[in-house]
Amino acid sequence: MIRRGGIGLLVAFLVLVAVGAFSDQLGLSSFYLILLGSICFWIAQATSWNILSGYSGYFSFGQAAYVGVGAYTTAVLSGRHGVNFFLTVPLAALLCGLLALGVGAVAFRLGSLRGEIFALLTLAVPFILAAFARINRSVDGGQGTTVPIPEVPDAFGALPQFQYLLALLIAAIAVAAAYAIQHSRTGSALAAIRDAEDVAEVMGVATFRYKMLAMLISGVLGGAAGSVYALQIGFVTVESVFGLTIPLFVIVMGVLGGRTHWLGPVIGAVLIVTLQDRLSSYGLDAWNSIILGGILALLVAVSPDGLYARLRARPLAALGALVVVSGGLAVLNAWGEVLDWLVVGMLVASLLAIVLGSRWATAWLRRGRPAAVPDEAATATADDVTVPGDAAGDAVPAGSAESTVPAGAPGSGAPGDAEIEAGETGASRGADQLGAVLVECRQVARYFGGVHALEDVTLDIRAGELVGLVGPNGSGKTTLINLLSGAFRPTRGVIRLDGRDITRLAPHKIAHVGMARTYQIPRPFDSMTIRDNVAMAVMFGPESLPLNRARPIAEQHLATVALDHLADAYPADLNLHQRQLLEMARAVASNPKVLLLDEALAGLNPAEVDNAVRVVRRIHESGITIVIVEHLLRVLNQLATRLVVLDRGTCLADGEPQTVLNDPAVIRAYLGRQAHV
Ligand SMILES: Nc1ncnc2c1ncn2[C@@H]1O[C@H](COP(=O)(O)OP(=O)(O)OP(=O)(O)O)[C@@H](O)[C@H]1O
Repeated sequence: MIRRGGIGLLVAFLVLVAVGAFSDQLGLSSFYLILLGSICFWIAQATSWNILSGYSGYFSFGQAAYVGVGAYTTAVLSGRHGVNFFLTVPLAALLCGLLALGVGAVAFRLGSLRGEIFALLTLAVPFILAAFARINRSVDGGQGTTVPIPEVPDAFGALPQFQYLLALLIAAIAVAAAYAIQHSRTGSALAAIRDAEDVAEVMGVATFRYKMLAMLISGVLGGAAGSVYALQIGFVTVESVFGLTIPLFVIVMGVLGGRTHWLGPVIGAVLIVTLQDRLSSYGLDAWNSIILGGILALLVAVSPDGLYARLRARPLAALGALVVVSGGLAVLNAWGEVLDWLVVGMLVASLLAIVLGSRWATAWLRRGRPAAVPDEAATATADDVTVPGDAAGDAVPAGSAESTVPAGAPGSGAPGDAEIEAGETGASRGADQLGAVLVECRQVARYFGGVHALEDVTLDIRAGELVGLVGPNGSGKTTLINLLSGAFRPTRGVIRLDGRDITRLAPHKIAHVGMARTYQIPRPFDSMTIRDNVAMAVMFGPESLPLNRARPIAEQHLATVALDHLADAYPADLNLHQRQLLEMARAVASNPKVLLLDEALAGLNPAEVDNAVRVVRRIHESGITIVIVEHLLRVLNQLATRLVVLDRGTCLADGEPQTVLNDPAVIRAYLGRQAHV
């Protein structure tokens, strides 16, 4: 199904082709064609940059490498070796694609580089290539290379028309690629990588593959546009194609327009190139950098999400401002020309959209209206939904005597405390339902330098168990969860899941074998709705479904944790308890055999703990084996079919909860010691 944006893109492309084809009839001088060609070049470059840096969050300063290699491939091959220009364009794209893959392999495979280290690596690449071009006479030895004018097919008219149409074609391919990626599985994967890469990987997203794909597409598009740029400028020099202004321009365009949407760089490129042209026409070139730098600084401060989001929120106001201001200036005709009026109109429209979208303006416009998320949303509990098979009678009474023991001070939950309630316990419910061994840890050790976080842990977890993992702070619980989910690799030992050795498997492959986890501090994908957070797990789980099929399934999972009424909200709208429930829904949505819950109840109030306990029990009853790290012993006594106690990285006790909690060694090492802190 082609969406509205795709149709708009196609129509815009056809209109712009017609503008080029009938430029004589429209009375467009070659000045306008060159300006449009320049806008197309920057649209292609900014879009190429955005596919990597905007979509995946890997900020690159190396765009000039693609422009330079692309331009020099065409200049050297066609200018010095007489190769047909049309052949040099795909060759330039291929070379830049290979360059991108090389940089990606170094950054993502060898170094796992992120943030400023990745940016520095990408900054180094054009420097090296520029120096190479300068000293290597077979490139141009720093002299510059003339690009011969190819034979222009008759259908394209004169050279300016041909250059413009070629640049338009490359820009259209780039924007269409960005559009297709954003609406595809790859777009969802890249957004997840941008929001929380390790969470995405553990959920089943093959992050390395998607990052390499983004690098490759970015390189190919940047190289093709660089090649056409060589023809546009006619004479290629190191300074013109490897300069620092290229990454600065694409960054400003991406940030100005918005990095998470395919239209963002288009908006940014149109605004910046036309503004720059107007400044030049008034002899204000020297102000270029000051104005660009000022725009970047202002945007980072007031509208880091970019213009697209602001314009989309207030399209009529922005369009109205553009028409009134540009039209007004045209009618008055007291100053400037068409382009001046258009640029002023666009600037006023952008400013208005930014101001109207600001926090102050939003608060002022909403004054007197009720809050967006109704209050009852925050108080919905798992009791509000009916799930087939839900054991209605086993709920922990809300507000019951609660162990308010914070992490690391579980002493008041020692055996015999009032908090350990009588009645059905996890052990009594689960003992007769155990299946085959699902998780096997054999002499697993993990060292961090001199710290022996885990030492020779041997552990079996059977299907149907709900294992409570306890131990003092620093005893190695989270490290064990990290090893089981693949976030870390053991220093020694073997881990098997469902009979398969997962010791050295990538986390996303472990997820596909059947392991899911939550995080002590919830880590949702902030740019996605609650529904899409869960849908991601369905999409990239073992079944690998498209987004439109994953969404209804995600809603079912949200219903089981009573968050379905918040499906359209964003993680920032949720309180801690709801975020924890979202973590659980997301983990369950990946259809795991084993679910690892890392302190999923930490920081909750008593009523929330009770609600979370019901959800965990329900998940367990649905047939998922659970390992839960928890400090609240009352909760573990109710939930767990078995307790494993870690102490200083080794397994101190393992067995039925009551027995373990009454074990003198456990009381001495864990409960007793901490009870007297
Ligand atoms: N990435 C790391 N780098 C260095 N040391 C680490 C790392 N992760 C854990 N450790 C160390 O390993 C030991 C075990 O830590 P771990 O977080 O697994 O304990 P824990 O039982 O989960 O503690 P808590 O209850 O406080 O969460 C600690 O000494 C910790 O400092």
